[in-house]
Amino acid sequence: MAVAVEGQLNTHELPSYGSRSVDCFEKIEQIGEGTYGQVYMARDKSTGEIVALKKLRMENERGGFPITAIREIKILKKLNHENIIKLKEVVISPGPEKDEQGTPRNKYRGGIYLVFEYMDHDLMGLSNRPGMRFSIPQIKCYMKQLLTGLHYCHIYHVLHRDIKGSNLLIDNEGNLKLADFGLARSAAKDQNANLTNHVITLWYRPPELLLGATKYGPAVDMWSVGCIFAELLHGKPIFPGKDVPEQLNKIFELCGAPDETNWPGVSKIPLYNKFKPIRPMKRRLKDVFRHFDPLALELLESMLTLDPSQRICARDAIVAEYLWADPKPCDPKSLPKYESSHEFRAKKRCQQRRQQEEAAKRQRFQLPPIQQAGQARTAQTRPGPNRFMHWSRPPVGHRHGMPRGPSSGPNRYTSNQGGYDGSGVGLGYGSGVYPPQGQAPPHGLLGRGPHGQSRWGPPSNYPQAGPHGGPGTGWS
Ligand SMILES: Nc1ncnc2c1ncn2[C@@H]1O[C@H](COP(=O)(O)OP(=O)(O)OP(=O)(O)O)[C@@H](O)[C@H]1O
Repeated sequence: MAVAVEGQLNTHELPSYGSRSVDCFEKIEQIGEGTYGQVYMARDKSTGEIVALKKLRMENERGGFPITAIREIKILKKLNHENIIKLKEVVISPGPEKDEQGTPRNKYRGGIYLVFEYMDHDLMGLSNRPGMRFSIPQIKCYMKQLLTGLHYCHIYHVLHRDIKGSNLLIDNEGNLKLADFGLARSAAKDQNANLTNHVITLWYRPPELLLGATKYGPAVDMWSVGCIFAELLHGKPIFPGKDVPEQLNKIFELCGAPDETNWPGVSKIPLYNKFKPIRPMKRRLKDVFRHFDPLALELLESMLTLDPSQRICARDAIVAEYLWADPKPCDPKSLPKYESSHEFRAKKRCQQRRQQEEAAKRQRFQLPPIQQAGQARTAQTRPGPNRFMHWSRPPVGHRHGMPRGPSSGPNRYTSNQGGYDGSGVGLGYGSGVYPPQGQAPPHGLLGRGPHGQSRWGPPSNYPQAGPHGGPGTGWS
């Protein structure tokens, strides 16, 4: 079966979608726990290849295959880029066709697993490693890969809608890949459709969605990229709100209050009047991050622009001077190899530390041991080795709320005070993946647009069709 050239869309059916059983794989260990299921490291029994198996949650599915999974599979099947996780196949473990009363059951009830290439880390887990510091060349290297993968999505009209550290997977070759397309949306068909604004984890959600816009485009992902960029430089999340009003307030405190001057049309967004600040608030980004490299600050300013129609797009961000200036981004292959680290493990480590501290405290004050909250609650849910996840899972809908576990706390990155450490200077960038500054990247990387046009045109921001930062036509 022909598979499209890297950087172009897969338009052919791929083999093995649902034709093999999960028994073809041997589970090694759990590496992730998300809203929609568990993720395992596993080995393909026939080839020995190590893969990641994402088990989809089927508890709420009565009538068949979950719609979110259909979306994720459809989108991932099409995308074919080195900075996007590869969906290798879908496997099933069929459940009984009838229940005890003889009533026919959803035949997928036994389980559906997405089989992905295995990645050693996610950005969240990696940054949570004790003593971890990212150098500036490393940050630039990750940022370029993130932007390149996202640009590929956007030219094919795919909005990711959940960019955050735990969805950026990294392997020991230094490659970064965008993962978790469970909330992604292909906007190719009707670019003026109303879309849900209950997407993107709260800390990374842009102001237009928080204010209730339902027409939006790729600029929503670019806001999240800006949050990640600032977090990498600053050493901790920059907008750790606990609910929508607080989230908006944190954004306004740093980026200023939106009004018709800096964001034409903002007053027509549904929740603007409800949430508009009552006191004047100035943009303070330059002040707060004055210790950043001026070029980094310039790029950050363009990503964290309130008005989505003026926010920088992925294509323009890739050629931003900061990402090409000294110290140059390092070659992914030159990055150190770390022992595998996923957010799930980081969370476990943090929980174990807390338990140890608690036990030590109790011993010191000679208090009787307490029953762990998790033990009590998991007994009612699912006993077994995965108990930890159950009580640590955030309340329903967390996906649209704060990141999970220890990652939600401050100081996830053990960076220096000022955000920069300046190490790694002069590592250079020798892989040849990215073009020299100012030049177009090879088409093999970014390829051509859906209509064959070059994806490397003159810099421009997103056109704005709707009053709320809508994508308009041809936002690729
Ligand atoms: N291909 C992979 N290789 C290695 N680890 C992976 C892979 N895919 C996912 N993971 C791990 O599992 C975690 C959860 O995966 P994923 O985000 O796809 O699930 P989800 O249910 O959609 O999660 P969430 O609710 O956080 O959005 C990731 O953060 C990552 O640590």
